[in-house]
Amino acid sequence: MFKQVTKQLALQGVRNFSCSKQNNYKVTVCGAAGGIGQPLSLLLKQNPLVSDLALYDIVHTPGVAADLSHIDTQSKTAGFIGAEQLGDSLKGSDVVVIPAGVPRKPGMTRDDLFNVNAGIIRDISNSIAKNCPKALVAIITNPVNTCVPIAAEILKKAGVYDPKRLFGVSTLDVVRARAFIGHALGVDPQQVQIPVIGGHSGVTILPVLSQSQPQFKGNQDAIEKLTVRIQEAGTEVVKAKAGAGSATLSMAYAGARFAGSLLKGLNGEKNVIECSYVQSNITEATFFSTPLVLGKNGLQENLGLPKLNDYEKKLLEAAIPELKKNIQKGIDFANA
Ligand SMILES: NC(=O)c1ccc[n+]([C@@H]2O[C@H](COP(=O)([O-])OP(=O)(O)OC[C@H]3O[C@@H](n4cnc5c(N)ncnc54)[C@H](O)[C@@H]3O)[C@@H](O)[C@H]2O)c1
Ligand SMILES: O=C(O)C[C@H](O)C(=O)O
Repeated sequence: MFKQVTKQLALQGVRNFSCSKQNNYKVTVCGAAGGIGQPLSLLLKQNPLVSDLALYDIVHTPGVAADLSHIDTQSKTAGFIGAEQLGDSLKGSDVVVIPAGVPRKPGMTRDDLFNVNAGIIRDISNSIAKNCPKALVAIITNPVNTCVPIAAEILKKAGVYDPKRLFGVSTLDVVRARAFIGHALGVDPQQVQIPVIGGHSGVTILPVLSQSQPQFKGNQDAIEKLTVRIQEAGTEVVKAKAGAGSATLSMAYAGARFAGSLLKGLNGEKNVIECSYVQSNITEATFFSTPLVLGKNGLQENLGLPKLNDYEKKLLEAAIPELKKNIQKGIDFANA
């Protein structure tokens, strides 16, 4: 019987169905019609590892999908609209990227988004648990520090939580640090390597400037100014957009880079390293971003805390209580 099935699959061109697939991944974007979702989907449409791009939102996805489907890359694009189509958008997905939810306006903190966005993450997580429990899930929605623990609790309740498969996307903090350091040093930002650890809001964002390669040259005052600029870069964009939302294009770039790294890991590429906010025992905060090696099952190895100088140790001390508070809020919400 087994032989027969193998022969049949071989005839259909399925050469080795017991091995993981290659260059053939389904990615679902939840919130695909939004300010981040559209350019993120555009970038994912150009990723050769993607074979199926599913665009889910509560509005506009048929149009966004029709538009993207005319791009001459191999992936198939399909739009899914409304809660009743969420499950279909997720079925068979290898990677789910979530930028669904409201963005900040000037004067708001990321935590102010909790009341609306927590429920969105809960509902999408419930559907992930039913429809693609093995997918790698990347949460962009703010407050990231709280939304990731919410998703973890929901997946736990459904009995499908795997901490190696759930990620908070903090890539934009790394992208910004590379941009600011590159421009300050007069070098190509693409050549800058810097870990940004902790969480994704204010004091929880901890750029480890002492570990920057090339080295950031500046006195303590310059280091502190750059640290605060990286921590407050999201607010800089919110203010500049003056009520029209928060970072979308740079976030789409960062989200596509992170999703691309997840796909490279799935595809067996070695030494894929990204900082991301995951369940962690590296500090007292049970979710924390550090550099991670990504592999065939998501998080392959947590590389832990980079070496910190005294100033960075103080930043870490300030970040932990805030992170713990943010995490507990998510756990309480999911279990209420
Ligand atoms: N992690 C980061 O670094 C980072 C960076 C920038 C923005 N963000 C966050 O990303 C989120 C989205 O930002 P944006 O600028 O794209 O906002 P946006 O308002 O432009 O788009 C959000 C999209 O989500 C959709 N949506 C709302 N409820 C939904 C639901 N229940 N299911 C599916 N889709 C739903 C909306 O229809 C909209 O298309 C915000 O929470 C923002 O704070 C995070
Ligand atoms: O600042 C925001 O509200 C959006 C995002 O978290 C960012 O860092 O740009």
